[in-house]
Amino acid sequence: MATAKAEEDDAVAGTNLLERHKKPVCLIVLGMAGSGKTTFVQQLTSRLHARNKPPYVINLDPACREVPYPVNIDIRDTVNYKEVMKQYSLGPNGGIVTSLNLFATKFDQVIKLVEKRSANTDLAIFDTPGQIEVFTWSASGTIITETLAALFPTVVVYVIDVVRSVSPVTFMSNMLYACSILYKLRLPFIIVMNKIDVVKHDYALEWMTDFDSFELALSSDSSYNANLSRSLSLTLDEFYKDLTTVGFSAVTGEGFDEFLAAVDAAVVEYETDYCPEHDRLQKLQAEARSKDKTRQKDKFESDFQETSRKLGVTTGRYVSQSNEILLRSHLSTVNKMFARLSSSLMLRGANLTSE
Ligand SMILES: Nc1nc2c(ncn2[C@@H]2O[C@H](COP(=O)(O)OP(=O)(O)OP(=O)(O)O)[C@@H](O)[C@H]2O)c(=O)[nH]1
Repeated sequence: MATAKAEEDDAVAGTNLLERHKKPVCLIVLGMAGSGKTTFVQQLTSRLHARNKPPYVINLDPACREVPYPVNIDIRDTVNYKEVMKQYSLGPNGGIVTSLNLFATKFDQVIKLVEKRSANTDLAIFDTPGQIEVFTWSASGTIITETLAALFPTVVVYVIDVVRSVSPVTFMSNMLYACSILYKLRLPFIIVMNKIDVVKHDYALEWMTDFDSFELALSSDSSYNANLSRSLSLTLDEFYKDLTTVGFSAVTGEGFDEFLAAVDAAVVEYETDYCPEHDRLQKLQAEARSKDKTRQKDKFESDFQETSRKLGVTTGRYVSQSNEILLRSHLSTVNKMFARLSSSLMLRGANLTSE
């Protein structure tokens, strides 16, 4: 497990990346309901304002009653969640998903606004709905995340409530969820262990590095969940190694500097790990698209030749001459003949295009 301290040392070695990066770093704040996402964003925002580095803040939760921080873009200004529920006869979760889907169709405008702020904003913070799966497993959540990650250095911030996670089974289900998001998004990932003003997060760090201590915490529990958590903790060992964890209190602000250092390190990870992988996948996709085009073109040519042969038209001459005008005129002839043939055979939709 990479601790924020070790990464902090790496980050301070050079120029502060948040300072020198041309584009704002996008932080997507995720976490279970009540983990403290909104309070975390509020704390972050007020501290950054105090340092004269106001972030650009976007609220993506259409169902929240109030936003307790200065917000630049609020999904509620674009979509009325209650109206969406009424119009589409949806329940609360369906209403949130549909509102997010509607908002995602306008996301290019959000991108433009964030880009406009590139010169004077280091961080763009996205607060997400408490129903975490609504964002992480929805099409709109994926579109928003992938669009941001393609254009800006993007970091996922996963907020965990350390008070609730003192139960090893709750801790494990939280970590399992974090793991699924990490492997789905493959973006730099920071786990914010929130509410350390109430309970210190040392126990969680110990569980992540020492299987025996986690085993000990589970020893009094012989339920199915406990056995499952035990097995999972062995499996998640690899996942823990890829994680950066920061203890934080969204109420007192403790851990703020450590968090910023972790973001700096995550930006380096974005540039060195995510970007090359993203470019590689883009290249593969472009190659696949180009192969598909060639395959369709070949199929068209072979279908065309086959049809022409059947209709008694010699196509080879035109193809070898590459005479487009001649080819088009004969295509039109073939089309007409084919249409006549189709109608005489009472066939529908047998249309040959010239593309
Ligand atoms: N003591 C303490 N309480 C916190 C901290 N962070 C959040 N809380 C409290 O936890 C509760 C939930 O916080 P929110 O910020 O609303 O949590 P959320 O994740 O945004 O909740 P949803 O919007 O439902 O997803 C509130 O009562 C906060 O005051 C913290 O660091 N310490």
